[in-house]
Amino acid sequence: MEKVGLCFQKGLPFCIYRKPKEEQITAVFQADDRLHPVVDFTESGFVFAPFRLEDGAVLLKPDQIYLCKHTSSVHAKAEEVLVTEAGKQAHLDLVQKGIQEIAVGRLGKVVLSRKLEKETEKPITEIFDKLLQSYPNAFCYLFFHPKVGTWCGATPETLVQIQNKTMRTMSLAATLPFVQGETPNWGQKELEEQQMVSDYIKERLTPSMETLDVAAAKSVRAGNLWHLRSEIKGVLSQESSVKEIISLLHPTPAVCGIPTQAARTFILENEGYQRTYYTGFLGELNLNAKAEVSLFVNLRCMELQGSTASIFVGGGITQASDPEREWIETQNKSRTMLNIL
Ligand SMILES: C=C(O[C@H]1C=CC=C(C(=O)O)[C@@H]1O)C(=O)O
Repeated sequence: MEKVGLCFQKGLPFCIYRKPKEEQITAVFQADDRLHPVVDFTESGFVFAPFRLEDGAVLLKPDQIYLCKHTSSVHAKAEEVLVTEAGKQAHLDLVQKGIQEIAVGRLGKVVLSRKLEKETEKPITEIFDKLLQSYPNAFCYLFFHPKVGTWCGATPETLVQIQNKTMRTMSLAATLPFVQGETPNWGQKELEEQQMVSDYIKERLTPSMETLDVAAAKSVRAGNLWHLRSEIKGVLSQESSVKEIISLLHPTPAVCGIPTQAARTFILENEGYQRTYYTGFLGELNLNAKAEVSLFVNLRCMELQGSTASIFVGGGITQASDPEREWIETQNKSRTMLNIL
């Protein structure tokens, strides 16, 4: 953490992260502030990619890699944070527009999001420490590059993991608040929303796979929320590349919609702000000796600029969506980062 603080002060890039349910923390440090582009995903390093992949994914080329276990100095307790109603009408209007687009048949599903801001004086190392304490099931990270920015998050979604020819991904969708001692009671809207994502991923990946297996959906906890998740596993066909698999999966229908291109266009034309790295992806690219690819979707995240934290939240809109409930869902999702601040 001392080195992280020092590199941040000196303007030297790094990413420190912990994979879901693991104890080990990895910190990669780049010794200069060069901005390395990702060209074809055969590179080795830590990748940080935006929602609009054509804007360019960045690669940290590690000069030093530290591995350690987390010993915390703070104890995260579940606090009831206040969420403001700012931006409500704009989000309700956006969701309504999305529902109309689905009703006329131009879209099957669209994920619509917004950004909210919160002032904080907390040092980044303390923020990351609390993130680790609070979200053991998530991919927790703190990323810094002086030419890109400072981002951190605790995401529940794997984009893809590839080792040799074995591939794993997931279909993640639907949200309910986590209530201690209660199991989630999924409605038709949520079950259909998640099934659509599973079907779509299966259809996209099948031509590039030798085998592909989509497991039944299960409830998984992500901080103060529940989601529905199906594990997807398979073997890549001989000619499939990492680049091809990434381009088939990103942006997943959990962050964009169905069909992908129409949903993406709707998002870019109507959300009214730039997602930049929110709903992009990040992680290890051929980094360790096993040459694994281990990428996560950038959700439940925020960008830190001076004393301002910009928190990004969205939700999947289907024909059965109710704008008021979708607003509350984004409010609940914002607590993942607000709790940390
Ligand atoms: C787009 C987000 O969540 C996605 C992942 C899980 C469940 C989602 C949902 O229920 O809508 C979203 O698809 C976000 O957290 O900003």
